[in-house]
Amino acid sequence: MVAVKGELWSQVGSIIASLMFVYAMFKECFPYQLRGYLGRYSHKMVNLVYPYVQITFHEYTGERFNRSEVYGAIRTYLGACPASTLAKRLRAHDIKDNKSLILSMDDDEEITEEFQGAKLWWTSCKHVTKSQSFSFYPASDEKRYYRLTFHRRYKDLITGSYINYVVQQGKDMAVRNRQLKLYTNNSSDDWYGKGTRWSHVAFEHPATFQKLAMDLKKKEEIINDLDKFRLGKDYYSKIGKAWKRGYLLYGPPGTGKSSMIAAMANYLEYDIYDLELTAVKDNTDLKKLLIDTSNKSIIVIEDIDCSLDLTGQRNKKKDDEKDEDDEEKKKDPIRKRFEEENKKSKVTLSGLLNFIDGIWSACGGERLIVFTTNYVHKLDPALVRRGRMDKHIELSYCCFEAFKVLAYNYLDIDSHHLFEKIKCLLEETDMTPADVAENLMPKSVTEDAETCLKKLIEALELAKEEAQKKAERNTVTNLIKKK
Ligand SMILES: Nc1ncnc2c1ncn2[C@@H]1O[C@H](COP(=O)(O)OP(=O)(O)OP(=O)(O)O)[C@@H](O)[C@H]1O
Repeated sequence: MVAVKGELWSQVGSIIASLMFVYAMFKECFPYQLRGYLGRYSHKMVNLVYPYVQITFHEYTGERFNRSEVYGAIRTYLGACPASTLAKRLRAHDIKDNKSLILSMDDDEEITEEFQGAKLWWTSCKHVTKSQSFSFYPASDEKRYYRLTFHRRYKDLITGSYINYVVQQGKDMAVRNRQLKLYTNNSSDDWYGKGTRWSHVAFEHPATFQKLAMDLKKKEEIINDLDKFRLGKDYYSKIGKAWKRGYLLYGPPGTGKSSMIAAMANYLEYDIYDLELTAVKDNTDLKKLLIDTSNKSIIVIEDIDCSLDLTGQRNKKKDDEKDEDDEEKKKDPIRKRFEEENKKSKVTLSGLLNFIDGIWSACGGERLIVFTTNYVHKLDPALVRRGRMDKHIELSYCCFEAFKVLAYNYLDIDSHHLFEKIKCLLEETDMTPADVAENLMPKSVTEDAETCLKKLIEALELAKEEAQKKAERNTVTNLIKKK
C-alpha cells in the first residue's frame, strides 16, 4: 500500500470527497439506520480507504505580497534535492559554479523522499484563477504551493521533525548560496521624500584571510573574534547587549584596511554597507539608512577622520594643534576636498554616536560596524571608546611574516636564498604591504621570482636611504628651532 504514489491516492481522495458530497446532498433519501451508521463511522472509513495525509505550503501568507519564508526555504531545499529534475539537469551539464542559481522544482513535478523510514511525496502545484477585475493589463492570478503527502502513521514524525528539518536545511542552503552584496548610499529625491537610499551591486572581492599579509598571531586573534561574534546570539542576549560589534582599523595608507573588510565579509558571508557619510543629509537620514540595513552585514565608514568634522565638536583643540592641522590640510588635497563636501551634510557627532550604539542600533542583529582611519589620534575619544569600537586593530608596515604571505601569493614561493636579506631590510625600513606587493608583481612574462625579489630589495634599499636622509634633515631642523 505504502508503495502506491501519493498522487494516485490524492485522486482516490477526490473520488471519496465527491461521493461524500453526493451523500450530503441526498442523505434524506437514505434509510435512517444507514444514515446513523455513516455519520458515526464515516471518518474511520475515510481513514481506512485513504490512509494518507496531505499538507500544503502556500507561496504567499494570506496577503498577496507577503511571501512565505517557509515556502522559500522548502523551494530551496527541494530545488537542490537529488531527485529534482532541475538539479539532475544541472548535474548533467556539470555546472560548477551554481552559487547564484536559484533552483526550483518544475510545475507539477513530483519528488519522492524518505525520512527515517517514512516515504513521502512532494508535488509542486499551481492554481490559476482568472482575474475578475477589469484592467488594461489582464493577468491570471497564479497561486503556487507545495503539497506534501505521507502515510498518516508518520504524522508525528513529519510534523514534529521532518518539516523543521526541511525548513532549516533550506534556510542554511540559501545562506550558503546567496550572492553577497555591496551597498552604497546615494542621494535620492523620490516620492518617499528627500534623503539617501541604499543601492547595491554584487560583492565579488577575492580577498580572504589566507591571502592577507599580516602578523599571523594577530590574524588568528581576529578570526577567533569573528567566530565568537558569529556564534554569539545567545551570549549577547544573556549579557543584555545588542548583537553587534565595532571594529576600528587604523594604520597608514596601503596596509590592508579595505582588504581586511573584504576578507571579513567573505569569511562571515555578510553583506557590506559602505556608508558615505558626506552624502547623508542629517541625523534623521542616517537613522533611516541604519533601519534599512539587513542582519548579517558589515557597516563600513572608511576614512572616518575625513568623513565629517567629528573632531571639532566635542574635543576642542588647542590652537597650536589646530595650526598643525591646517598645515596638514594644505598638504593633503584629498582631505581638503572631503572637508569641503562635508559642509553639505548636517550629520553631527552625536548623530553618529547614536547610529553606532543608540536604541535604534539594536534593531536587527548580527552586525559589525567598521571604521577605518589613517589618523587614529585625530578621532574623538567618545567615538572610539570600547563598547562602540570594541576591537582596535592596527595594520602596519610589512613585517617578514607578512612578506612571506605576499611572496607566496604573488610568486608561488615559500623560501628563497634572498629571503634573509629582505628580512633584514624589512626590519630596518618601513614599507607598506601595498608597496611590497607592487614590487613582487611580475611585470612581464619573462620576469621570474628572483627578478621580482631583486626589484623589491632595490626598492627597500632606496626607501632606507630616503628615510635616513629625512631623519638627518629633521635633526638639523630641530637643532635650528632650538637655537
Ligand atoms: N595586508 C595586506 N595583505 C595583502 N595585500 C595587501 C595588504 N595591504 C595592502 N595590500 C594590497 O594593496 C592594495 C591596497 O590595500 P588596501 O586598499 O587594503 O589598503 P588600505 O589600508 O585600505 O589603504 P587606504 O588607507 O589608502 O584606504 C590592495 O589591493 C592589496 O592588493
